[in-house]
Amino acid sequence: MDVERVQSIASLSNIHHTISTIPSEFIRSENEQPAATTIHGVVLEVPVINIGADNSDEEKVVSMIMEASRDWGIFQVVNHGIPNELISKLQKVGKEFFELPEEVKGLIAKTPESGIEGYGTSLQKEVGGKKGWVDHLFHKIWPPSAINYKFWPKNPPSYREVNEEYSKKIQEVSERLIKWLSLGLGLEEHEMKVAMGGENIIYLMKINYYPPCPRPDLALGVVAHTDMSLITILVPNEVQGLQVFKDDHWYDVKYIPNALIIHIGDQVEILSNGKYKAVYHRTTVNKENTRMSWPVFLEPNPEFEIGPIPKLITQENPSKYKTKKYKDYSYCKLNKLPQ
Ligand SMILES: O=C(O)CCC(=O)C(=O)O
Ligand SMILES: [Fe+2]
Repeated sequence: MDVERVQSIASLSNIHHTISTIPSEFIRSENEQPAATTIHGVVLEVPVINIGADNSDEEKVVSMIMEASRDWGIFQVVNHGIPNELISKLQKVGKEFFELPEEVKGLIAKTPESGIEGYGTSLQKEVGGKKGWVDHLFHKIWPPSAINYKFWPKNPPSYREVNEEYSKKIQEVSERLIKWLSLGLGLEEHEMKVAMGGENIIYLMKINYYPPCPRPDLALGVVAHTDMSLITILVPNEVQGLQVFKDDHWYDVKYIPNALIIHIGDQVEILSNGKYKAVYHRTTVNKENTRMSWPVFLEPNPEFEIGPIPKLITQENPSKYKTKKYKDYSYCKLNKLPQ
């Protein structure tokens, strides 16, 4: 199947110097256009939390994570234990993959049968027929039994080794975050993980590739959304672009070099019965530079049921969400059906 990649559209517009135009399906409606809807000149400083061994005050970490998850749905962690060199390597091999010729990348392209995994471009246009200025690659990285290596790039050759190392480190960080999210709700440290499906949590790597865009004032990368995941752990490259909706406005998020950006996803909002909030976010694109990002989505097994943790349902705080299988939740979300 031949699919037009945003990367090809972007390189064509560079060659022909059609600098001021982009295909109409990328032009957002006025109430979405970043130039018209972003608060300019302010960079939002989302909470930054030191989770390093040098920070021995665990109670403080728990309360900072609880407050950030309740009031923001997004925070950054520093001293997280993933070496900076490993993050650089992850970024390098991902960038090298996207710089390969289209026919090489096409070897691991998504097909209608392959589900979410593979190299692709959002085929499904959004409501109103609009498209995001972004290509992507999805592949599972954990647990080993869920991995389909056929969707992992073979080139560059070190891609697999780097991603396997990163997946181990991401799990270590996740285990700690999930424990703290649990304690922040007044639960025992293991209760949140059990409610997420324990050892059956699936880790899904996504690489977003946003090529330079002649009209970043009119286009969006990823349209406004909350992540369907439990939580998302993201590293961007150095190009600005992640925006968060806060107090009724869109703001750029200030990056801390080598921090991990944590999003609360829909499933943790549900598990917490609404105490933690999934963050509403979107991405903008850049005229000169290619932006990239590497979110890892932690997801329940498709057959696993997610609903508010029973202990968090009280007379004052009755259940706010239905309990349903994750596959049913994701079906409704992707097809824009009521939950
Ligand atoms: O590129 C980013 O910073 C965020 C991307 C994102 O929100 C997503 O892929 O769900
Ligand atoms: Fe997202």
